[in-house]
Amino acid sequence: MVNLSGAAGADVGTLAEQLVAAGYNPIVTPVAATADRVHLTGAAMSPKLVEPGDLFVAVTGARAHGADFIQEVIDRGAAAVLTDPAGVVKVREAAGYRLPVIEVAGVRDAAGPAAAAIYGTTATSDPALFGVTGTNGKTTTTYFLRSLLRAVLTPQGRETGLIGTIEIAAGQERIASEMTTPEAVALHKLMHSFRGKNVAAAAMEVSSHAISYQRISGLYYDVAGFTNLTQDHLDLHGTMEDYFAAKADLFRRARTRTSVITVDDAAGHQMAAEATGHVVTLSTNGQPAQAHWEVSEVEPAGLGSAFTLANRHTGERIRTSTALPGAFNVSNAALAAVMVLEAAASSERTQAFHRQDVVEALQTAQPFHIQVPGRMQVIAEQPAAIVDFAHNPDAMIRALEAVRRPTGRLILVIGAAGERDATKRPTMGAIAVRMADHVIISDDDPHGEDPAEIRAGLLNGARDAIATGGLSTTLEEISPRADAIAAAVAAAEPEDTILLAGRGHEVHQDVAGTRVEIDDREELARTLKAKGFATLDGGA
Ligand SMILES: CC(=O)N[C@H]1[C@@H](OP(=O)(O)OP(=O)(O)OC[C@H]2O[C@@H](n3ccc(=O)[nH]c3=O)[C@H](O)[C@@H]2O)O[C@H](CO)[C@@H](O)[C@@H]1O[C@H](C)C(=O)N[C@@H](C)C(=O)N[C@H](CCC(=O)O)C(=O)O
Ligand SMILES: Nc1ncnc2c1ncn2[C@@H]1O[C@H](COP(=O)(O)OP(=O)(O)OP(=O)(O)O)[C@@H](O)[C@H]1O
Repeated sequence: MVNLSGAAGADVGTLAEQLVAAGYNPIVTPVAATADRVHLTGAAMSPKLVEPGDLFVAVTGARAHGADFIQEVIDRGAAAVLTDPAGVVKVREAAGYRLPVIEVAGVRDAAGPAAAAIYGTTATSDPALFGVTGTNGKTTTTYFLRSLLRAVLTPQGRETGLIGTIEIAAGQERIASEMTTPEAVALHKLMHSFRGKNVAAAAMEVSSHAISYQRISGLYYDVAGFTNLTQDHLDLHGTMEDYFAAKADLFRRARTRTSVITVDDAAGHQMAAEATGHVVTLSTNGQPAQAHWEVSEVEPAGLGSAFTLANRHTGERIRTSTALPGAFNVSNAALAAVMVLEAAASSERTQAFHRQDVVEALQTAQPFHIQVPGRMQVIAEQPAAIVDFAHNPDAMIRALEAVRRPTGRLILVIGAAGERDATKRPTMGAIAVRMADHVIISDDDPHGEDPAEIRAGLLNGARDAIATGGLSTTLEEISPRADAIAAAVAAAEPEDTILLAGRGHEVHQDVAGTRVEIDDREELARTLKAKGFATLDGGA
């Protein structure tokens, strides 16, 4: 029996049947009716999170095998284990036949359906899920999505949820987020907790890591959206083709009911061609794309933009706006809008999403006039001082384009994360000196890498671009980051623009395992005030 009741729980026999139905070939030991009847009240993949009655899902990884921690897991009260053949050996050696073990070949993949059975996730269970993937724009689009969902669902007395890089939220409740997309077991547990908190719909970032590591297994998306695909994460995916293939996995009928694909680039067109199920295309850059939905009549509105969303087939036209700077935020807002409009068009969720409510919210409730922490966050206006999360080549280009003003100099502070795709560093250095007037190369999260070497990667690209392009850009290397921010402010005149890129909402750097507290937004505001400039949070 699938668990459709409010309480979490399934017994080992039921779980094994569910895994068979999902296409796995589980072997349960010991072979005994008593093992089948062992009741599981929850699940955990991290040993530290195991609670009494849980299924412990032991996966193998680069650092360890979860089954290495079996004693701790038993001490914490685990009732059964789901693991691979190597894990079975480890459990049996350490604990004999004290608890049932379910053996499958692909544990990460089976973790989803197993947790779904325990926590009661089905294709139609609440909350309706809105997943967003793509290299850039996931966080912003999910914030926009949630804001629009809230405008539609709050009058119905329902709550909304959010899962992403910055936070996990259920109604008013907020939980700090450790990953962009949590592990499958944690996700199903969250779905269960969302249901208990009256959450009717949730917006969720889906990273390519999550897809590759099967974290979204056992989930079903009402609507999934694609933003764009440009260089990043090649340390994990190896090639852009593999990176594309990871993202494409989300847009299959088996995972997603409706796919909304932004077709502003070749990757978008290819994604739309390969997606299965109901596919809806969106064009946001004014290029003729024969898309279902097109953005037109983009006009400046405050720091952001107003725009029209037009449906090429029905002739419907919806005027809305975003307060966030940058053409890319029109794309993000349009994607969020079309995702909810398409959910309203689906017969599965007609009760929750009335199309007219969605249109009205878009036209009157200003759902895209929210601030997204550390995404194009304006700290001051004279000089213009902005904190942004751009940390790959495409995002840098778009962020620098967005903040460039007709007058004044553009001062940029940039670093790159250690132990992450090093091939993008020279490109990022070159973009920086081509697009800004004054570039200060500093540190991001070095993790275990030597910060000076990371800076050298950026500096090499920057120096090459200056030499080959005959550029007159001022280039400096300043570490630590607080000194780089101070230097940027010291160099700024009121008509200039300062962009701190790469760290956005982050509040500490990981330097060889040590946390160095630094919040770009606070540091920038403090330094600007010290120099007598006014900031938007008040004071000078
Ligand atoms: C590259 C990557 O994603 N690795 C993930 C993968 O690691 P892994 O395969 O090496 O596994 P492992 O760390 O050896 O752990 C195996 C098992 O042993 C357990 N273990 C392991 C070591 C230990 O000390 N104690 C312990 O209990 C683990 O809980 C797990 O059950 O599986 C682990 C457990 O499931 C994840 O924690 C780990 O994410 C690490 C922390 C990570 O940093 N991931 C990042 C890169 C990531 O996923 N980022 C994306 C966003 C990317 C972006 O857009 O920028 C995200 O969705 O967050
Ligand atoms: N649609 C877009 N296209 C290109 N660049 C974008 C887009 N939206 C945002 N950006 C840029 O990318 C940065 C990261 O944006 P956001 O956090 O929304 O994306 P993300 O996909 O969640 O990124 P990450 O996975 O790295 O957290 C922004 O700070 C901005 O500079």
